[in-house]
Amino acid sequence: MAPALDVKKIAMIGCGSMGGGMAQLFAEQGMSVGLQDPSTDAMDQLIQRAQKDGVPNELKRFDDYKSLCAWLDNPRVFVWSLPHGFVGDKVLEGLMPYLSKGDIIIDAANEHWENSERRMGVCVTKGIRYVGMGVSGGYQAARRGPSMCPAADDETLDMVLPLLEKVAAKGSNGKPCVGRAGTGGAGHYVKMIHNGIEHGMMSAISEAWGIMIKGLGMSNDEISDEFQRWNENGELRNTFLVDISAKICRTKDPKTGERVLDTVEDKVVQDVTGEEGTGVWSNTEAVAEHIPAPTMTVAHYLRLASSDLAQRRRINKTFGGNAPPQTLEGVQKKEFLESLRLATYLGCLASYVQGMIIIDRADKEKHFNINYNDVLQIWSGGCIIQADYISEKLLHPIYKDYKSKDSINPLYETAVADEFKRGFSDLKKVCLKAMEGDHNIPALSATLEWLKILTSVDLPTSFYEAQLDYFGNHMYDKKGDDPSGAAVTGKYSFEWKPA
Ligand SMILES: NC(=O)C1=CN([C@@H]2O[C@H](COP(=O)(O)OP(=O)(O)OC[C@H]3O[C@@H](n4cnc5c(N)ncnc54)[C@H](OP(=O)(O)O)[C@@H]3O)[C@@H](O)[C@H]2O)C=CC1
Ligand SMILES: O=C(CO)[C@H](O)[C@H](O)COP(=O)(O)O
Repeated sequence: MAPALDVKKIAMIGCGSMGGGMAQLFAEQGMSVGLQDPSTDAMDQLIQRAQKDGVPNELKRFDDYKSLCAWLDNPRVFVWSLPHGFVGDKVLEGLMPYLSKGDIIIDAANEHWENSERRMGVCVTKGIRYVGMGVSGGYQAARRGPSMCPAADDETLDMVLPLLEKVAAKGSNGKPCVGRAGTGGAGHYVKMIHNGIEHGMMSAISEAWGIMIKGLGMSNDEISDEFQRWNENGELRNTFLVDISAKICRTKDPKTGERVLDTVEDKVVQDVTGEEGTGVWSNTEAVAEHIPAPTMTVAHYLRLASSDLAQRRRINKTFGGNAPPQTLEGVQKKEFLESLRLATYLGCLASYVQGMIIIDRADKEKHFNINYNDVLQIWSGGCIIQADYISEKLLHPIYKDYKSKDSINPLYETAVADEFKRGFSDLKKVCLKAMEGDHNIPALSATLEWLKILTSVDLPTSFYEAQLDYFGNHMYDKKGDDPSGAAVTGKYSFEWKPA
């Protein structure tokens, strides 16, 4: 094992919400932190904030790479917290003339995994170690302990992990939420899928909120209590997004006394502004890897459709209005809320399972050497998709004895199948009632369809396949003639109509 890094100085490049918090964390762990950001104000404010917080070590502003690199000891360690894409490339280009063999870059952006592999390639030729590392937990966690998902060669990880462990969140087992995600672009890949899962979970929970507020006529205080109950016990216990949902429902602006949620417009825009890429990328990856991941995909479509309020207004007008969500008729509230809790849980579980299947396929194709135990440990605290029951009770036992050549599909596991079987009728009941009342349930209904499709051995796609053969001579398999069931082109064609 390569010796752990023992550095007294570290550089933070990009001092926004995330970088600012992490810079203070490193400074609390005995390091002086050199700051670099285009905004001198951002750096000065960060230095003042650290002084106010009593951060014991120095945060020092640098206005150019040359002086920053001269100040750092060897090997130099840089943590990047930058917007994805072009910015990282420019920073690497700017730093390169001042770097030496053995220097380390930890790219903590939500970067595309291919960019991270490309930069790794550039760095390796100069003997520079590049770690592609997804970070999760938002700005609060960046300040108090994020969940971090680094990938690199073993030697580089041996060196950086002890440093990262010092600042990482702790899971409920007390261990740091950081580990060896894999090699190459695995760190950013896994973080990208983390965000895809996050989208599915957020949509399922938001849909449940919509049903409670408009379908059951509950107040936000009541909904807050309900989310809190979900977060305390059962399958959604200690689920970060459920926990913050309880808080969001209740929070009032101390200045105006207004409930903040009441003032929030129904537009999710960051996927269309390009501010974040992970939502688009994770869905693109799902399709490219031929993995049906409809819970996360429709969650993304809901975001996209929501983002353009001007378009929705215009279409609404063209259509002469729409049927707004109505009160759910004939439901027994307590019993229905229990079904809603289970339906939401299945939406979250489906998001996880779909994400794990994509990672598994990518791992085999892109040779990421994913370490699933470490990935689940990374997700066990400090991150947005933290969900104790799903990760600890269901997934950890499945991946515990994982060997690198194994391919694991959680849907082949009885423990996971039992969960979906147990909640299926509740999910169906919620979807039926919500549909009847014109509620928006993309992630919940997509989860239901996904389950129905993947558990079926008699789909209407025999008709679909016949259509394809009719017009395109695309071939089909005959019933009972394909014992393997593998996804390969069929052996038969029929001349449905001569040309
Ligand atoms: N916010 C969150 O909840 C999370 C964000 N992330 C990821 O972390 C990264 C940072 O996010 P976040 O902190 O929210 O974003 P911010 O926009 O708050 O921070 C990014 C910082 O990088 C600075 N920057 C831009 N160009 C350069 C450059 N050439 N050199 C140095 N600094 C530069 C920006 O300066 P300026 O504003 O002046 O352009 C800004 O201060 C992103 O990749 C994001 O996707 C990951 C997990 C959670
Ligand atoms: O990476 C994150 C959390 O994990 C960031 O909070 C990110 O900004 C969330 O954006 P999106 O919901 O579009 O992925």
